[in-house]
Amino acid sequence: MTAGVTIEFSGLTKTFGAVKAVSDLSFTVEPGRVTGFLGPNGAGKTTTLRMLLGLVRPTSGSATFGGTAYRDLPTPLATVGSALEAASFHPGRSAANHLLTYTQAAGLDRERVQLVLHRVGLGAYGDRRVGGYSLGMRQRLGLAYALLGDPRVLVLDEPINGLDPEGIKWIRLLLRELADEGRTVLISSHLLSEVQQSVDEVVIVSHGKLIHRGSLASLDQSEQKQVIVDATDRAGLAAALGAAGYTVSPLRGGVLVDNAEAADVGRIAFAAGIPVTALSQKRVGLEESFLHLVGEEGAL
Ligand SMILES: Nc1ncnc2c1ncn2[C@@H]1O[C@H](COP(=O)(O)OP(=O)(O)OP(=O)(O)O)[C@@H](O)[C@H]1O
Repeated sequence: MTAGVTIEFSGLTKTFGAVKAVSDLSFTVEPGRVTGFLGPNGAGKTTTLRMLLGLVRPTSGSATFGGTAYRDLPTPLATVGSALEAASFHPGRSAANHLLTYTQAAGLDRERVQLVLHRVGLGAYGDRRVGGYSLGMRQRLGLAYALLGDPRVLVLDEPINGLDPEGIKWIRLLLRELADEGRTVLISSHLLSEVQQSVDEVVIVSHGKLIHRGSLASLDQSEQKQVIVDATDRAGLAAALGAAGYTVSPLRGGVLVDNAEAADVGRIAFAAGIPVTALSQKRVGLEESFLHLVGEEGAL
């Protein structure tokens, strides 16, 4: 087992001129779990991760590994492995050669190179020039670099981006293994659907602010039922449902009724003498809950 470290964000804020990229973020990321750091493009995820890794100075607040800022870590590579945007590797050099350079610079055992190449599935490709690598292979190499120091914490920015379905399955298993080994795993994504099967916990940000923090299950509002119903007399139908105490909103092809059962909606329409032309039960899925939270319902 590898003892993970809790990542602690406290009042973290960053302004660029008039833009408040990150606004008073406070939350913790626990060891032994895969945590998804989610939000639409421009929500402030990359800026937050860059502050955590000491690449951007916060305007106020702090981001630490168990209370220690990145720049104060005695052995940074052994504590935190990170892969921010698709890392730039020299196209003419081999993957093994790149990793060896970092290994030597950090005073790590050179055997780590082959070990991490195997762990990310590049064991047979280590001697090839990185210039010939696909985007997915470059993502794997970024991950190999992150794993070099056998770190207790992994911070990965959009690690699933660019992977094919087989690669997605592979990284899902790897992230799970890393968390099961006791490590703290934080991955960012702008799509819940992309990481939904990989994460245990979610932290959702929008416009730099914390919107939701909890287990993946906490996003599940499937117990919240909606009904889609339609009638030739749509206005009359909406009025009858409103009078019965339901919240209704217009859709392009009918009326959406919140917290309702199809049978009850049908009964109300019948009692009002309005024949329905469509009636279906709808459950609010994870992705819809996510888009609702970040205010992007229009994106559906
Ligand atoms: N160096 C900078 N100078 C000025 N504004 C910046 C800078 N870096 C980020 N921003 C702004 O801060 C906000 C948050 O950007 P950030 O890249 O952190 O978001 P993000 O959630 O990571 O989005 P993406 O997934 O698109 O990278 C955006 O409005 C962005 O334009």
